[in-house]
Amino acid sequence: MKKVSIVAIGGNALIKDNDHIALQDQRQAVEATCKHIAELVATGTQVVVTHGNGPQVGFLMRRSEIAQTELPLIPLDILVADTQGGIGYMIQQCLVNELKKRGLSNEVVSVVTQVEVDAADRAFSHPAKPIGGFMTEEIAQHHAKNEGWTVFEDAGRGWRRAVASPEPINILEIGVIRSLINQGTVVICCGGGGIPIVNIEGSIQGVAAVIDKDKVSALLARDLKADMLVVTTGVEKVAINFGTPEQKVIDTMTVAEAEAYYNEGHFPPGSMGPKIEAALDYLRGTEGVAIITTPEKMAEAISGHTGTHIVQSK
Ligand SMILES: Nc1ncnc2c1ncn2[C@@H]1O[C@H](COP(=O)(O)OP(=O)(O)O)[C@@H](O)[C@H]1O
Ligand SMILES: NC(=O)OP(=O)(O)O
Repeated sequence: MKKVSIVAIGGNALIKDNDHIALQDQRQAVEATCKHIAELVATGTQVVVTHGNGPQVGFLMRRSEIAQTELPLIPLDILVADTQGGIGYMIQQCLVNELKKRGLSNEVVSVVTQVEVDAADRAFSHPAKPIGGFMTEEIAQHHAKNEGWTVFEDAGRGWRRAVASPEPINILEIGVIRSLINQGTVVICCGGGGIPIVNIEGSIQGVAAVIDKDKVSALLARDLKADMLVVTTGVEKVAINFGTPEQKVIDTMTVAEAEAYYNEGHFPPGSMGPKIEAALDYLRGTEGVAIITTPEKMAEAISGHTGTHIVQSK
């Protein structure tokens, strides 16, 4: 039986900074990431790819707002679906090219994925998911005052807009994702955290939110009983006292150690916090290993040479 690995690609790993937001920059980042994913597929691992959309969905939302004197605003659930299509397409194409270079002919497909959330989730009244690019405090406060944006300082990296990010409860397309995996297809799913939907008396409908892709990746990893959850992001290793002179990177930590660091506040909400929560959530439900590293270091990390490994016990 093949090992199943969920590989989560961070939205910020696809757009490195405010100076690299052009689509050709994203394409280059996706091409680079797909080389590493293809290497993993070449080892015989059954890979399932999830991806973020924080920067991209924010940019789409802004485009829609800027164009609203001419065209109707696009609801946020549709914008998330748009990012699933756009980013999924790009990953799908680059991955097929990289697999071909390695003599592999696996089919690759992006699944438009809906994820159920609770309409009463308190996240709807406490927007906390950063989207779009980074701004100065002055610009952020200007948008907050004039357009009612919720803005906040994101892990010392600048100011960002925030939207609601409810907890993922149920992946609607899990059955078809499982079937595709069983036939050897490389599946890209749960993009941008999945399209948030609520179930109102048996009828499903989209809601305005962006689900955290790390949280949904953990749910997916549990549902699929995956052997490994690899969360790729902008740092090779997780650190305690991040961004301070006392910063210390972590090679391996147990679930108990990660919980203790989390409770001490080492992993901020909206950045490293959700990744640690996702790793813990996955490891509480399954025997496996969660790895956090950059896309470039993925193979090295999986072979145990770098990255931060979160395990049940050492
Ligand atoms: N304790 C920490 N250890 C390492 N990185 C941290 C830590 N706290 C915050 N970060 C920052 O969080 C970033 C990951 O969050 P983010 O960029 O929002 O994720 P994503 O790659 O999914 O878009 C890292 O690149 C790093 O800059
Ligand atoms: N939806 C989501 O979690 O996106 P990022 O990974 O880009 O924040």
